[in-house]
Amino acid sequence: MPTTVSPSETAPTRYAHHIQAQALTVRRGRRTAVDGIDLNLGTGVHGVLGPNGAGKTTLIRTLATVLTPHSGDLELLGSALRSRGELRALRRQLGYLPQTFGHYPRFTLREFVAYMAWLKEVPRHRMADAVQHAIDRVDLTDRAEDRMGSLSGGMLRRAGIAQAIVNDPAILLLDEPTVGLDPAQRMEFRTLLRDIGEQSCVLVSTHLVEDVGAACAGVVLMDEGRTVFAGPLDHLRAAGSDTDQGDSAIERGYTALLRRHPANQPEAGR
Ligand SMILES: Nc1ncnc2c1ncn2[C@@H]1O[C@H](COP(=O)(O)OP(=O)(O)OP(=O)(O)O)[C@@H](O)[C@H]1O
Repeated sequence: MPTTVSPSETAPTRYAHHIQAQALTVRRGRRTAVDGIDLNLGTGVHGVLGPNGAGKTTLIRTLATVLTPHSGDLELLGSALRSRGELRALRRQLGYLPQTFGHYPRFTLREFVAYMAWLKEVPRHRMADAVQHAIDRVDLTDRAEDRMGSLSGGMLRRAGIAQAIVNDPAILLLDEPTVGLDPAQRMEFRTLLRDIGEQSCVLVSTHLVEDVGAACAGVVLMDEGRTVFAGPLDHLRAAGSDTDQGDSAIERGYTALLRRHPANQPEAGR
C-alpha cells in the first residue's frame, strides 16, 4: 500500500522539530511577556494568533534570536544556541520580518535585498540569483532598481518579505506580514507562504484571521504570554459553536478557546 511521506520525514535533519521550546519564558521590562510556553513546530505554515499584548511579537523576536529568554529551553534546528558559532550558523538559516524594519531610503531595492543577503552570509556565487529570485517572488521585479524611499507602504512590506526569504530559510518568522498589502497581493502572499511551508517552518503572527484560514495548517493561540491552543487549524475551527462571537468558524473557535482558558475564568481572580 502506498504511504505518504512528508518533506520533513525525508529531509536530512538531526532534530524532531524545527522549533522546540519548553517552559520558555521571556521578560520585557517588569512584565513576563512569554510565560512558560511549550512549542514543537516542524515544516508547514503556522499562524500565531492572540489579542493585543498576548506576547506574539515577543515570541517571534525570541525565536529570531533578537531577545534572550529569561528561562526555559529553546532549540532551533536542533541547536541550543549556546555559542556564538551556533548562533551565527543558525542565523544563516533564519528569515525574519519584524513588525517595522529599518532601511536606507537611498538604497535601491536590489541593493537592500543584497545587503541583507550578505549579512546572512549567502555565498557570493549564489548572491545575484538569490536576490533576483527573492524580488521576483514578491512581485517587485519591475521596481528592483528603484530606491527604497520611493516605494509605497505595501511595496516596502513586500521588500521586507524579500529580504526575509533571500537565504531560503529553514525557519521563516513573519510579524504582521500582510499589513498594508492590497487584496491581490495578500492572495499572492498566501500562495508564497504555502510554497515556502512545503520545505520550511513558517511562523506568521497576524490579526487577520482570514490569512490564517487561507495559508496556515497549524495555529498557536496566545493570551497573556501563555499558549491557549497549539494544533491543527481544523481543531481551532471545531472549538467554537454558534453561540460564540465571530463571523467565521475560525473566529468562533478563537473566541471560544480564549474564553475557556483558565486565565480568563472569573475564578482566576483577575
Ligand atoms: N519593551 C518593552 N518593555 C516593557 N514591556 C513590553 C515591551 N515590549 C512588550 N512589552 C509587554 O509585553 C507584553 C507582550 O507584548 P507583545 O508586543 O509581545 O504582544 P503582541 O501579542 O505582539 O501584541 P500586539 O498584538 O498588540 O502587537 C505586553 O504586555 C507588552 O506591553
